[in-house]
Amino acid sequence: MAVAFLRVVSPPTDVSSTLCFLEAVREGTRLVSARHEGGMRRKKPGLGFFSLHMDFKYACVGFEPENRGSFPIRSSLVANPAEVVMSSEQKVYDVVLKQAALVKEQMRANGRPLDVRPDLVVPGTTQLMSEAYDRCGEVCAEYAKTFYLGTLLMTPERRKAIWAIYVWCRRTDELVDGPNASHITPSALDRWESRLEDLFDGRPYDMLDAALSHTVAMFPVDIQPFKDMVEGMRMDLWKSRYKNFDDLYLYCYYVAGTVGLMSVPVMGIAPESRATTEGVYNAALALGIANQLTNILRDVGEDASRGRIYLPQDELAQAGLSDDDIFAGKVTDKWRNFMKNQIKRARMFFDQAEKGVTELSQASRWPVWASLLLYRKILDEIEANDYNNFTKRAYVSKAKKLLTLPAAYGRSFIRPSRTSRGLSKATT
Ligand SMILES: CC(C)=CCC/C(C)=C/CC/C(C)=C/CC/C(C)=C/COP(=O)(O)OP(=O)(O)O
Repeated sequence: MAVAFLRVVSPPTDVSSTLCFLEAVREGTRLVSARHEGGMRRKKPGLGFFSLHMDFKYACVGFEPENRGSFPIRSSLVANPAEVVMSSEQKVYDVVLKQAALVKEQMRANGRPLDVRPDLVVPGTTQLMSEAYDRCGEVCAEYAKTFYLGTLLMTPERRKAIWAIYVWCRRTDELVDGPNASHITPSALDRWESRLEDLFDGRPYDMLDAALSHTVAMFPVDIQPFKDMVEGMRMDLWKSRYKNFDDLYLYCYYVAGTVGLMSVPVMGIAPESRATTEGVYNAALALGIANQLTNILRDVGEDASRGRIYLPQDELAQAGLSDDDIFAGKVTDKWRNFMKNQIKRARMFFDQAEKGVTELSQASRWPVWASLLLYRKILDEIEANDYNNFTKRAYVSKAKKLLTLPAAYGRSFIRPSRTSRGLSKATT
């Protein structure tokens, strides 16, 4: 069951004490349960927080004053939707639903399963485009060798499109992580975003943008995850602490979950799959989150040396750890226990992702299995290093990588399940 936090703005000053009430609706169902998170009986107007254990999406918030004479019961303040603060998971799930709906719409419009639109190759541009894609392939081969090898099994159109997406993500990441990162300002990111809008409108700025511009015209790829990735880079410019997992989850969605959402429309869902489109998108999102959490756990020491701690502050405190412990970089039992829980959570996201890989079109499964298995192994290596991720970088040896490839290849033949293990198509 999801937990949502609602921000509630209390009513005008003439009410001395206010009792908040909640009514939550999901397709006609009323609130399941609501719990006060503190501060809800307020003497002064201001903010309060409700924590809701819910299986519904929207909630109305209102106030019931103790002083009934001066404030009409349950009528005066129904929260403006803008006042309702959803959990990151819910916000991101809304994006997933939107992406899935877009793909379904395209499939209906095309009258065929999700696939390429070869009709969109503009005459006379074939040679230039082919050079642009080749360049994207070279970049992908240089920076993500294993993944690149996997993409070679895909159909040529899909492979090239994945390279173009990869290159755009890499360039975006380099803005804040690359050699010129110290000069990057929010307005530079704004310019990068308007360039993105231009390429989605068919006006690419350079050769590599041209490849992505072509890709987004060929496949039902939406701009939202791309914009969200730029948002993640903006966040990285000012934020170096994450108060809880919800906060960190949003960051992981921005910088990595988005990649999953960008990739599915290109990779394609197997025609025989019984999974819902949103189920597959959700699994793709989970893979991005799992990868990013793994990346964070591997790089704790490196990030700390840049003054950054991508770990939930509340969980650190619960484990009896502070920022200073991270900067000191000592592996203690407290740290080991904390890490065990973080690793467990990352593995849960990998497990969720696994359910979706099988639903992808057959040729797309191998590279995804390979990257999933390899990235998950980094968690094993952190354990093997006795949780010393301060001074030791966990990495998967060449030999282990080589052993993983045939295993991934073998898994790519697992057919979409008839019941789809939690990802099944709605029967309506
Ligand atoms: C599971 C389903 C249904 C589909 C797959 C959808 C995909 C392709 C998801 C992958 C998402 C992904 C690759 C996210 C990027 C995550 C990440 C942390 C990348 C790290 O990149 P680098 O910083 O280059 O990594 P290294 O530091 O390890 O080199």
